[in-house]
Amino acid sequence: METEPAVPHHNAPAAGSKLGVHYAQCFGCGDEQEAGLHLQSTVGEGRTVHSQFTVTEAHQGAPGLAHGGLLACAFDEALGATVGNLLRKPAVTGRLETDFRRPVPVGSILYIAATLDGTAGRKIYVSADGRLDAEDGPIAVRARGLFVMVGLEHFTTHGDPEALEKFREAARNNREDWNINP
Ligand SMILES: CCCCCCCC/C=C\CCCCCCCC(=O)SCCNC(=O)CCNC(=O)[C@H](O)C(C)(C)COP(=O)(O)OP(=O)(O)OC[C@H]1O[C@@H](n2cnc3c(N)ncnc32)[C@H](O)[C@@H]1OP(=O)(O)O
Repeated sequence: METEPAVPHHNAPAAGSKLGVHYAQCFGCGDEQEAGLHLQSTVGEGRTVHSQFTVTEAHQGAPGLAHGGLLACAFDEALGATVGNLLRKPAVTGRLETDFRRPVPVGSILYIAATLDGTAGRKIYVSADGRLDAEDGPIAVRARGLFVMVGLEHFTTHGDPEALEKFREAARNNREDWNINP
């Protein structure tokens, strides 16, 4: 697959910036979503975003171990936050692959480092490693994703018609420089 390097948007937050909640009711990061994953993300060097996911009893599959589908969800969020915040273009997950390499116990913190690998037209390729309990801990999960850029009408046509307004409100509160012109 021929790809071009993904170039971060000129208004993308700088390395070290903590990323806010992109939508309060998002299952991945929202602070009004009590049952959600509450991922917290920070921009890293280059084209990376670092996210932390604390695995709780609410996330179990087997007793004492994280459910694989929830781990995939955490990676969807971490990869999506990387695409959205670094490229600042609306995009949705087209494909998500996950390799579960080690069990992830309740109480662990998964350190997810996600990278923009390249773009090809509307397609954005991203990948991530999730390490157990430390930035340099053993890799427990690896993921690769394909996100597809969409127009804002994707959300107004298929989703909550008020979603765009809610998103704009969050953007006003968190990131005044997010420039959306539908
Ligand atoms: C309110 C405004 C907010 C705006 C900004 C927000 C930023 C916030 C910042 C940060 C946080 C983000 C955190 C979120 C994280 C979670 C994200 C999710 O979970 S998203 C939900 C799950 N995903 C879906 O619901 C998609 C459902 N699918 C679709 O809607 C369509 O299938 C879509 C848009 C993906 C593609 O449809 P087409 O008709 O537009 O385009 P076609 O031609 O089919 O695909 C374009 C290219 O992509 C390839 N493609 C598409 N799907 C593929 C797949 N599964 N595998 C491989 N290739 C695929 C195609 O082969 C084509 O490639 P060729 O251009 O021909 O080379």
